[in-house]
Amino acid sequence: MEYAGNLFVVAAPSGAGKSSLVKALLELDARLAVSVSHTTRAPRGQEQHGREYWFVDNPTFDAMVARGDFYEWAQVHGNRYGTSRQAIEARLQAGEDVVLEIDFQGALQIKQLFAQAVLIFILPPSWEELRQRLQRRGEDSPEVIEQRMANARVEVAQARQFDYIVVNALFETALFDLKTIVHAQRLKYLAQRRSRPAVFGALQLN
Ligand SMILES: Nc1nc2c(ncn2[C@@H]2O[C@H](COP(=O)(O)OP(=O)(O)O)[C@@H](O)[C@H]2O)c(=O)[nH]1
Ligand SMILES: Nc1ncnc2c1ncn2[C@@H]1O[C@H](COP(=O)(O)OP(=O)(O)O)[C@@H](O)[C@H]1O
Repeated sequence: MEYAGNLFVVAAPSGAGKSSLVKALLELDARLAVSVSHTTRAPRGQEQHGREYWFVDNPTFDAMVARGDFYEWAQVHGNRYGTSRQAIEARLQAGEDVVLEIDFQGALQIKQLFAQAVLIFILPPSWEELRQRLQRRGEDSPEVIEQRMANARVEVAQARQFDYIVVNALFETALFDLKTIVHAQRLKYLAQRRSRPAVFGALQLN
């Protein structure tokens, strides 16, 4: 499928820093919007329906799958998550850029549908640092952390299928790398369409 907007897909093992990095990227770049996924998992703490996720029950998710409402969906850590057509179609058609924060299975499905999608994988600098970040975040029990560490081995093995790998050692450096990838993609896109010049900066020569 071809759309006017740029589609960025960010995946990472749990605890690598994906949510923090994408949140910071969105604050810096008003032209990016994140897609809100559907999930069957229960909301945590401050999470709100329609903000972090659309929280739905299993029958609702089943019905959406049967209707073909999802571009992709996957089972992750025991729950189902999916990107609905509604979540991204209108923005992309309008030429706006969208970020998907999804797991590697979903990312690879999206690449099949949108060949121009830019796939970015966030890696932690080491296994030990990944475990420490999961512990410091304080959201998960020791058993859940060990499960996520085991899943991380499987997830990291998929990184070579992505367009870019960003190692999140120093947060500000990784954020800069993400900004560079977004910028490079916009330049590439504009260069391909070259019917008019690409303008950088706010032009005030009226
Ligand atoms: N395939 C797919 N994965 C998703 C989607 N939304 C979220 N995920 C992934 O599901 C995993 C679990 O997310 P979450 O429950 O928020 O917990 P987290 O791992 O602590 O961030 C993460 O890897 C998310 O990127 C989606 O729409 N599709
Ligand atoms: N570069 C970094 N250095 C140290 N801690 C980080 C870094 N990036 C993220 N963190 C912290 O690691 C934890 C996991 O980050 P989070 O964004 O929730 O990960 P994910 O969305 O990938 O599961 C959070 O407590 C976050 O503040």
